[in-house]
Formats: sequence, C-alpha cells, structure tokens
Amino acid sequence: MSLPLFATEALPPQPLDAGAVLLRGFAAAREQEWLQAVGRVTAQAPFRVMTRPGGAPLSVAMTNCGDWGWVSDAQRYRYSSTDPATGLPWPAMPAFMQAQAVAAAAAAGYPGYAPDACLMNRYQPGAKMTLHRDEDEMDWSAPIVSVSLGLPCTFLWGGPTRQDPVRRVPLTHGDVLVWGGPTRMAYHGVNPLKAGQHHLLGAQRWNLTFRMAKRYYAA
Ligand SMILES: O=C(O)CCC(=O)C(=O)O
Ligand SMILES: [Fe+2]
Repeated sequence: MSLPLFATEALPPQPLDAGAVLLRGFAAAREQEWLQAVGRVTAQAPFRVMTRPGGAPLSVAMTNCGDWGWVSDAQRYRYSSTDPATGLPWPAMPAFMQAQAVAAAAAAGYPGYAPDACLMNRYQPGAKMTLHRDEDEMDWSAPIVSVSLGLPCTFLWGGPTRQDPVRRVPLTHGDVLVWGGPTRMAYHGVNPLKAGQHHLLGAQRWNLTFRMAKRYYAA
C-alpha cells in the first residue's frame, strides 16, 4: 500500500475495537462544506455553555441540529426538539452533513443509518469531556458517528465499565470515528484540548456526533 500524498486523503477504515471503526481523514476532503454547514447551523443556534446536573458549567460549548438536540441543565440530560435558549425548533440537519454521516456509517459497516440528531461540540484550549457513555438515545443498537474538525485531541476509548483500561486515540482534523454494536455503550471521553492554531478553525476543535435519538435502527 502506498502512503497518501496529502493529509486530505481518506485512509482505509481502521478497526479500533469490536464494532468501532476509525475513518482517518474521511471528512477532510470536503472541509469547506463542513465549515459552511456548521456555520449555517450556528448562525441560528450559536454554541453555548450548558449547565450539568448539579449546577457546574460544562467546559465544552454545544449546540444541535436535526429533529432532536441533546441538552443538559441543572436537573438532567435529555433530548429536546426545541432550543431551550429560544424555544424554537433546532435548525434542520443540513443535507450534506446527514449524507456524510450516512456514508461514514456505511463505510464502517452500518448500513441504513438514519440520524435524527447531531450534537455539535466546540472545544477551546483546556476544554475536555470526562468519561461517559452516550445513553440518552432510545435504541442503543444504532451506532454513533463522530466527526472531528480543527485542532487535534486525545480521545479516550474505554470499555463497558468506568474502571476498564482506557486507550489514548489521537484524533485529527477530518477523522471520523464510528462505534456501535458490541461497543456502542463503551465509556469514552476527551482529554483537555491543547493550545494551538488550526488553519481553518483557529484555536478550536469541533466535534459533531450524529445519533439516532428517537428512532429505531433497522439495518
Ligand atoms: O468530542 C468528542 O470527540 C466526543 C464527544 C462525545 O463523546 C459526545 O458528544 O458525547
Ligand atoms: Fe459521548
């Protein structure tokens, strides 16, 4: 196999764990379209800091698009069809983003993916996500499709319990990680973002996770 000449070239799917596949560079070739799509969403529903149950602020700023958006407040985590900041429905999921998420899922071995939610995370230097499972979705047989843009990060990939050993997986601009099946409920997180400048996003990392929040997965 010859190495790609350009960092924007997608590499062959790389198994990370049972049911978990890393698509290195999958989103890089169309970075301008990703940027435009995220820009359209955040013009309507800007990134904002949410409060976690108990009252402390999350370090990652978030917004959503699609039929359902993941929200956190002092009481609980939940999916909401409306933006709590405005009471309006979340912006529609841009067709480009939806199609790319479906294509990434298929490339990772999950045909028939139909995301109805996209949580958009903005990390600035120092922001992190502690180990957690994505468990607020209705059908845990549907995979998660997670797109990384901007500054690199160290993604933490654990196991079925919080105590399981954690692998450090470097994620860079354009990488797409898909996990489902036997590892759909794996613990995962993100180490504090290191300072840096990305040619497209400056001192930020964006992560977009596509989910099937309120739909059944029938592959
Ligand atoms: O930023 C990431 O790569 C992971 C995000 C995540 O785990 C989540 O949004 O639930
Ligand atoms: Fe997560």
